[in-house]
Amino acid sequence: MIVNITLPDKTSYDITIDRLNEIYYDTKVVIVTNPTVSGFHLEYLKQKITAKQLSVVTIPDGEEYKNMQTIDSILNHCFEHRLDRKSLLIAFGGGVIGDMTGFASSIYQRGISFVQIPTTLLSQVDASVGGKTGINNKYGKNLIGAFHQPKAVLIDPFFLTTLPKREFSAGVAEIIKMAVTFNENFFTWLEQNDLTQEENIKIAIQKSVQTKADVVIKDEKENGIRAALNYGHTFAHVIENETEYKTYLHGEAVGIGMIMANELSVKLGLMKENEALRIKKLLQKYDIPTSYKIKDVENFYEHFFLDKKSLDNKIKFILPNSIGGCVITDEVKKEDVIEVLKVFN
Ligand SMILES: NC(=O)c1ccc[n+]([C@@H]2O[C@H](COP(=O)([O-])OP(=O)(O)OC[C@H]3O[C@@H](n4cnc5c(N)ncnc54)[C@H](O)[C@@H]3O)[C@@H](O)[C@H]2O)c1
Ligand SMILES: O=C(O)C(=O)C[C@@H](O)[C@H](O)[C@H](O)COP(=O)(O)O
Ligand SMILES: [Zn+2]
Repeated sequence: MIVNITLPDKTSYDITIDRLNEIYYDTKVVIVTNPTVSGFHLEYLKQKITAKQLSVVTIPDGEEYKNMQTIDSILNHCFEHRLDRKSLLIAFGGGVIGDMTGFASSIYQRGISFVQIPTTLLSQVDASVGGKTGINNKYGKNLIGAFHQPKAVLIDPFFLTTLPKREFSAGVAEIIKMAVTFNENFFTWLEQNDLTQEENIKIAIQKSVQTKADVVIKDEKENGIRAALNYGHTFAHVIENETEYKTYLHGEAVGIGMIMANELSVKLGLMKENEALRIKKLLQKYDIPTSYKIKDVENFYEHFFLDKKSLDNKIKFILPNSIGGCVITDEVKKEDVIEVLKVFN
């Protein structure tokens, strides 16, 4: 299956969901990966690629390395291998590798191309699509970055065969996010099917990629509808930052964040309680965490203001108003948010 993204500025690329084919590049190419992914799959990838010059830069594995220092090491590798403006980076790994490779390629010599070859479920269904790239710093998650679209996205579900169960579930959280915000039929299908079955996960990848692509085409830079892809993330990013990226995987934090957003939505009368319960049940089916203990409610609330969706000192929340729809609002009163945060206290 091929999904195409063409943007108003004519930027266009295909997302191919299939076994990897032979690829020929008439340029210098650097594969960016980490020891885990390279241990499992690098030889396989190298056999598929022919390039003018092929080298590999291996960066440490983990969200805690998604920072400027690692970007610097990727850029240094590019300079040492004399990459020019026609050269290409390949992101070979999960969302962390994808976000960092994309960001490095957006600033190397003011911007070169990159290709996404995502190897986690989360990066196949979400992170590799849409051109959000970036890194974390002490103030929070993804606060430094650029919109930089890949030249191509090659999704080969075969890579998932080595993925640990916990990482698989983290990817399922983003699939559920996509269904809750945009597609009720997809949500019902998720309730009725088991994603650990090979055929089903392929369908879920296709549906998620198509859903995300449709949104990115309409609103690449998140001026409107794209913010809905951030459902659960306003809370998740605070959780990830406050636990120093060590306790929860991104998808797990998103799972908890969705529960928090739902609680707020139900409190404001936007969503029915039984719909919130259906979402919780689906998350729990894949052992995605749904609870969290907030130590300091005021501090948690203050952290929202660093969110990139926050404009003019107003926090923006993505609140489902049904399964398959949501509202994007910056008009929620502080006391309502605090009351909801206290439920998790
Ligand atoms: N740009 C976006 O639109 C977007 C969307 C969603 C998430 N993200 C970002 O993506 C990151 C999370 O991505 P992730 O969940 O893929 O985490 P990750 O990149 O940390 O990968 C998870 C773990 O799986 C390992 N791994 C990767 N592929 C494997 C394979 N095939 N077999 C075995 N192990 C494998 C990795 O080495 C890592 O240890 C976060 O930083 C998040 O902010 C970005
Ligand atoms: O692509 C998007 O848009 C998303 O919001 C996808 C999210 O799953 C992803 O985690 C994204 O990186 C969060 O975006 P951010 O702008 O809040 O950093
Ligand atoms: Zn996410």
